[in-house]
Amino acid sequence: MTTSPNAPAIVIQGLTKTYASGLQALKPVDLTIAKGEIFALLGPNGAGKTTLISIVCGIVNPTTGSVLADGYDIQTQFREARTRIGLVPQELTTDAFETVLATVTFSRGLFSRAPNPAFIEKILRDLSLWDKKDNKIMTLSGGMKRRVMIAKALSHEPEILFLDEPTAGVDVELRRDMWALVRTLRDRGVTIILTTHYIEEAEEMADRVGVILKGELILVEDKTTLMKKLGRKTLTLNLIETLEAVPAELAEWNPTLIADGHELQYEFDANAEDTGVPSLIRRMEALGIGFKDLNTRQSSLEDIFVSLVHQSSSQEKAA
Ligand SMILES: Nc1ncnc2c1ncn2[C@@H]1O[C@H](COP(=O)(O)OP(=O)(O)OP(=O)(O)O)[C@@H](O)[C@H]1O
Repeated sequence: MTTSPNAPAIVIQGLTKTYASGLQALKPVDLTIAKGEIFALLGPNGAGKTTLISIVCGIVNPTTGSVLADGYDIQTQFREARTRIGLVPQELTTDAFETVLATVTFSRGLFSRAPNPAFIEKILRDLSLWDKKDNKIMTLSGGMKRRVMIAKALSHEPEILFLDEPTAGVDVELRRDMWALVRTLRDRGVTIILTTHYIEEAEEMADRVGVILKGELILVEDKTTLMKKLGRKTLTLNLIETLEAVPAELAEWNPTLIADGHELQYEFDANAEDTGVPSLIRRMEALGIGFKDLNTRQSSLEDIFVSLVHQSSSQEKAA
């Protein structure tokens, strides 16, 4: 397939969507996704993730704005743009009475790609579906059906793959398989954009993370930078003797007792000049509260996400 070597995978400019009901599902969104990136779009239910993906994939028309996929305009150059995109939708939409092989082969044909049985076999093998190739879709488990959806999306060799909630409701094993698969695809140069509710998924896989709330892309950041910049740390002290309550003398650090009083936890801003850690330890020594061990842990993306959602709703209340 001819590609534009210098074009980013996706360029979204001034994209908005107001549904016929009057609901504004997307406020102006600008976003550029580089080739070969794994981009995770995080947001609570109804934030606008599916709307955004559906516009980029040409399923929903935008109200204003433009989208380029590999340099091709999704509205004025639909075929060129759409051929470059594979979409694994949230809902399982596939013909229950067809076999796996027929369904996936048919999907490739929809994009006017020449038949390539060897390629289809490879996809099915990669997804552990080859031994199910003659099974009717309706006889497969939910997890297997989801794999079929991925195989369909990959059948026309897209360079950009959208995964809308790829692991919603799947078991841990399948989730890990999916992650491995996504990494393999990335290693082959496929750009991957996934939406997810699972912060763990973004943390595990994404190069960059975007957070969307009420139709607004409030943050786009390199994952590691985001975690460093916004991350707080938690200090855990493993006490020699259990405490029944946090001593009043430690109140200014506002620590919490966990593990039946065996551990004391203190949360601090890792970037602050004065983290409060040395003074807390000195105070504990002065009080004769000994500890056997200690560790600090970077806050997870989940902690960051929760605090962003919280900030946004308190700003709204204040406005
Ligand atoms: N066809 C439609 N007509 C009217 N409103 C719609 C339509 N599709 C979605 N919406 C509304 O637009 C908003 C954004 O929905 P969207 O499905 O994009 O969110 P989401 O972030 O993907 O949510 P979820 O995580 O639940 O899938 C929601 O308020 C939804 O009810």
